[in-house]
Amino acid sequence: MNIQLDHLVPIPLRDKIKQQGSEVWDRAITLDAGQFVKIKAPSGTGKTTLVHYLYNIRYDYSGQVLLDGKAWAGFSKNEVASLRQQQISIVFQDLRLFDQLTARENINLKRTMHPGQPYCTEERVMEMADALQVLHVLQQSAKTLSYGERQRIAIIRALTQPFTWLFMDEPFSHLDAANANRAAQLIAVECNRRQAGFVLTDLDADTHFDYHVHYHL
Ligand SMILES: Nc1ncnc2c1ncn2[C@@H]1O[C@H](COP(=O)(O)OP(=O)(O)OP(=O)(O)O)[C@@H](O)[C@H]1O
Repeated sequence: MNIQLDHLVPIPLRDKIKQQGSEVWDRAITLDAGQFVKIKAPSGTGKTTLVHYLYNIRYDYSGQVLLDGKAWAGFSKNEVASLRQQQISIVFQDLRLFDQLTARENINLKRTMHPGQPYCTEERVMEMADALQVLHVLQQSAKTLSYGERQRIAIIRALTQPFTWLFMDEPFSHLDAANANRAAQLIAVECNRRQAGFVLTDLDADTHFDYHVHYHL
């Protein structure tokens, strides 16, 4: 599935964008299936806004986001839900774990969402948790975890569902270098396994991946 940004402009940032210009806003851009895409921008320039537009949870923009040529607005509610279960996964900047659930239950929400067998085996979840050093917190309620632990659980949760695109909003912001490296390795393995692409936003340059494209927002 390719993703096109057709002259996308956030209404609250319209004047700022007109003054400053951008490689993304108000441009015609196609993100091809399987691409590793980096979006770099300073704080407050719209990274989270862009990710929310891509995931279709915010609509205060002009222009369009199209999936294989069809605008988000053209999909029914059921089709949107199905796209989020089968095609598009996400690591939100604010993570959006459910505090009342354990870390393991948070992961299982996505893993077991689609019909039939869970997409990812229990063993693979344990391997990922082990690799990211969060095995020992799986039974704890999410609200008791540190932000970095929550971030690693959110990454595992996103990687245990099917997807052809993964959106990640500053996913390593609270990870030490070793855990960020291990998380990046897992992300690359899981994307390659699915021949999936990802869009990763960050404040700075990032050397964790061989990106196909870089954009300055
Ligand atoms: N719903 C909204 N209405 C009006 N302005 C908004 C809204 N959401 C965000 N903004 C503004 O848009 C700008 C971009 O916000 P956004 O959160 O997308 O930036 P960001 O690049 O992700 O920042 P950070 O790196 O600090 O997370 C900010 O100036 C913010 O105040």
